[in-house]
Amino acid sequence: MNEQIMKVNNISVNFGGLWAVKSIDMDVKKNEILGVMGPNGAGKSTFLNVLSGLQQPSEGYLVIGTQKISQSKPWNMAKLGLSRSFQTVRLLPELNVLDNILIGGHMDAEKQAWDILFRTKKYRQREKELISRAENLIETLELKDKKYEKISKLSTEERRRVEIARSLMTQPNILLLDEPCAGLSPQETEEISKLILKIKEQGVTVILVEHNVKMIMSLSDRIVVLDHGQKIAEGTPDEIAKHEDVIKAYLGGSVNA
Ligand SMILES: Nc1ncnc2c1ncn2[C@@H]1O[C@H](COP(=O)(O)OP(=O)(O)OP(=O)(O)O)[C@@H](O)[C@H]1O
Repeated sequence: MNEQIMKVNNISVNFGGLWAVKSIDMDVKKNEILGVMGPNGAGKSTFLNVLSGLQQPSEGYLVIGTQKISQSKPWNMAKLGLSRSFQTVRLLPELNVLDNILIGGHMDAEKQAWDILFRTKKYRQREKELISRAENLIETLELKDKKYEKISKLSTEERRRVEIARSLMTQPNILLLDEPCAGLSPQETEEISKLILKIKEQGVTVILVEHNVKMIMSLSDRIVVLDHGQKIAEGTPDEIAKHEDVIKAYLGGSVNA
């Protein structure tokens, strides 16, 4: 559990004079669920955007494996083993679950026009592999009975599961989850939480941004708390729940609420 998989080094993002994220340092450890929390405007989304290559940092860099990354793009981050759900590409409502998940596999495919045009053996082999990968994910995300259902017929919670499955198609080492339980009922939140644990058990490191304090507290191995763009606390859920600065940041309330 202690092996470092990614290092965040002095990351800052400035928007026209405002430091949305300021001097963040942290290590991400292999196969942990790392929660990122903080009040509205704390810098969580901006920070996640940097990790996924959507936002270039004004200062600082990431280290993944032996690679130092100061400026990157989402497709490069995907190649480095990082995938983010709820990102840019929305689910296609008129396609079924299987086809939507397969799209995730095509995002990282380094295809040659020749192979596609003539459906070469290499292309057909790759398609077969992707379908088998998608079917395994359908199993993991418990979507078997929805495999051929159109997205437009699914509930919000089922769509979230499809989005997670799709982002796992690139077989990432690190999965970034951006508020996977937003707008879900407590029971649906419970279902998604169980699936996140299942994904961790399969060897994936998860970075989870969530407003639902109860959920992030129960699911995370470690938590980092941001406020006004800065890291104000880092520790186990128990340590975070007792941390004075965290309680203060959450307007004097208890973070167990
Ligand atoms: N593109 C942008 N241009 C200018 N300011 C921005 C931009 N994106 C975010 N900000 C500002 O940066 C700060 C951090 O915003 P961010 O969305 O990262 O916080 P957050 O913790 O994700 O908030 P929330 O929980 O409300 O989603 C806020 O003050 C926000 O207004």
